[in-house]
Amino acid sequence: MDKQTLSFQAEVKQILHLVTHSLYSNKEIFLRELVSNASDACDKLRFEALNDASLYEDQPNLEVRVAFDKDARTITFRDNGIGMSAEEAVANLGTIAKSGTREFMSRLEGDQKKDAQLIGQFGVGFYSGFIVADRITVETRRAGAAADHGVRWTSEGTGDFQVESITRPERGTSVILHLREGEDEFLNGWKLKAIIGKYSDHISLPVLMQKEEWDAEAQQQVTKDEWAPVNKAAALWTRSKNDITPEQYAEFYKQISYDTEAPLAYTHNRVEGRSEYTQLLYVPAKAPFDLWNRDKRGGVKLYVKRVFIMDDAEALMPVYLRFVKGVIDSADLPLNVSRELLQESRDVKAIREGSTKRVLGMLESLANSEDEAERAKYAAFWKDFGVVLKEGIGEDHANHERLTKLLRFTSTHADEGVSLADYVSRMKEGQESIYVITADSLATAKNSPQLEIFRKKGIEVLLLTDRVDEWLLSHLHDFEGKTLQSVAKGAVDLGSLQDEAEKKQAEEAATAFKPVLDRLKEALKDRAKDVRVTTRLVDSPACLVVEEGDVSAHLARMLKQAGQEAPASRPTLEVNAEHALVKRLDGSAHFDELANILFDQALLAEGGQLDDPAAYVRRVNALLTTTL
Ligand SMILES: Nc1ncnc2c1ncn2[C@@H]1O[C@H](COP(=O)(O)OP(=O)(O)OP(=O)(O)O)[C@@H](O)[C@H]1O
Repeated sequence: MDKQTLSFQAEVKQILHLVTHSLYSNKEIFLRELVSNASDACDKLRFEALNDASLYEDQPNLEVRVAFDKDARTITFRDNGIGMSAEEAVANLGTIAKSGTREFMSRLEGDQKKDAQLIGQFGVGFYSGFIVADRITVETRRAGAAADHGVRWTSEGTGDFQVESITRPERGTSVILHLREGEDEFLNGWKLKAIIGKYSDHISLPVLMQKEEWDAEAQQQVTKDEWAPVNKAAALWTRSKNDITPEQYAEFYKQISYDTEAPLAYTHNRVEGRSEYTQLLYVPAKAPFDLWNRDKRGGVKLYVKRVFIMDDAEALMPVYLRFVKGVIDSADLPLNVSRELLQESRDVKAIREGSTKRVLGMLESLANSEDEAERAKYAAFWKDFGVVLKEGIGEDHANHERLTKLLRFTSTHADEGVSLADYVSRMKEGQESIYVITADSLATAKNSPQLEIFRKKGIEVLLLTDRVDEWLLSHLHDFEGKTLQSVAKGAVDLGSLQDEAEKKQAEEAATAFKPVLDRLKEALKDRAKDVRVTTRLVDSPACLVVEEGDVSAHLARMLKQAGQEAPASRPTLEVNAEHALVKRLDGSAHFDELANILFDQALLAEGGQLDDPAAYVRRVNALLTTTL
């Protein structure tokens, strides 16, 4: 192939621009990215060679070598891994195949600090070389291809790149960075060893650098022709817990997750018994930008007997734990296991169940810790990941009880962090249910007329405002024998929380109010299923409730917003017979207008929308002008 000049895909150009502008403050990451690519290339070779040992050619020992040249001002990363064909080099180093790139791009805001964090999550990989290099040369030859099928790829990291054929006897890839002016600090063996050692300690193959010696005569370090490993070359998870420092655990996490922050918690275990595997699982400190996306693959890598098999093996974790990152290394699975096979394997099922329990255990120990700092970590976790954990309530029946204990809510008594156990411990004498209300926002929930009687009596109500909460409630019916009861459904029955005098008073009021009630029912017969007198209201004249078993008004609104059909059910209007406005109904010349205003106001107060807002305004104005 003659030399060709090709253009980078638009997204790559954008990334290149960001890499050089936003990541400069953390520039040493290029070492991590390029060593990790080299190690991945060796893993890929090992995997392909399972079916074709000839791919090893005459070099069965996989390794990565890093060298620098002070005079030429270059750093070279050489691996004897899988290598690339010309087509692969063009595709892999000129485009970004990953799904989600557009999504990622659309989230960039032009704020360097935030964007750098996002890029960190996304992983810039190869392109990070351009932080310190103004030209990169890649020379590569795919394993199994003839020597004259080598490729040279070069680019200055702006608009385009060149590719041409070369002869390359050795298999694998060399990435040569031609350093920018001012980046000479990296032409230092001691410095490179320190950084690469830190980033590559967990890598399972040797990362080698040339030895150096002090030459007293020349008064400088001289490079010798002897290569020595700078890492331990033992996959981190295979090492004993006692030999791993928290910093090494954190470093490994950053490497596999692209997170710039240390993880919130981790668990590392060797499981023996029916199924044998090692798990090293992490909970991130912050939610990734696409956490909400249920199609997002998980973050757990699968290894079989230390051979890398696949990234994001979603069968290893339930969907609601998709934020967990880490590694599972199985001793039982066949090396040629496919994604489809994983779905059906009994060993995988055992691994998934075991790993789920470990993650829940890790969360429980934070949530129930004696140490306040640990509990604060759980609170932080809940803030970011609570919405996703809630999905587990409906999905993971085996761990239902453990999950319910991990739930945290806002309530009328506390702004955050209320567990169901906290709620139960604060229940009033005679209280049988756990009261909840759902709404689109905290303000709507807090000010909801339905809460008035609960507030007056000091009874706690959980305020549920996440989009998944309606769904959560449909799977969470009770806790420790106490039913969850929506205060916006059915007639409130405060049961023994109401004293005899109150009940009697309510009955008398209802009897006295009966004629008005009948007229109200008639006036609102097209809008309300029923109208009744209630004692739940204190300051408001009326509120709407749905019957037990009907779809709540809040859920109906959410369905409508999502373009789905909500089952049409008319609400019941409950009126406060003690309220001045309601009292005015009796004998009013504007009975029908007032009745409709009561209904409309009740709808507005719970965050609903009027079908005919103009009619409401007209009615109110008409009344204001006649009575004022
Ligand atoms: N040393 C290498 N040997 C063989 N292929 C390589 C090498 N370095 C990069 N590649 C190829 O180029 C692709 C792009 O690399 P890049 O580092 O940008 O992304 P990635 O490694 O796929 O993703 P990430 O870095 O986010 O894990 C890789 O997927 C791989 O196919």
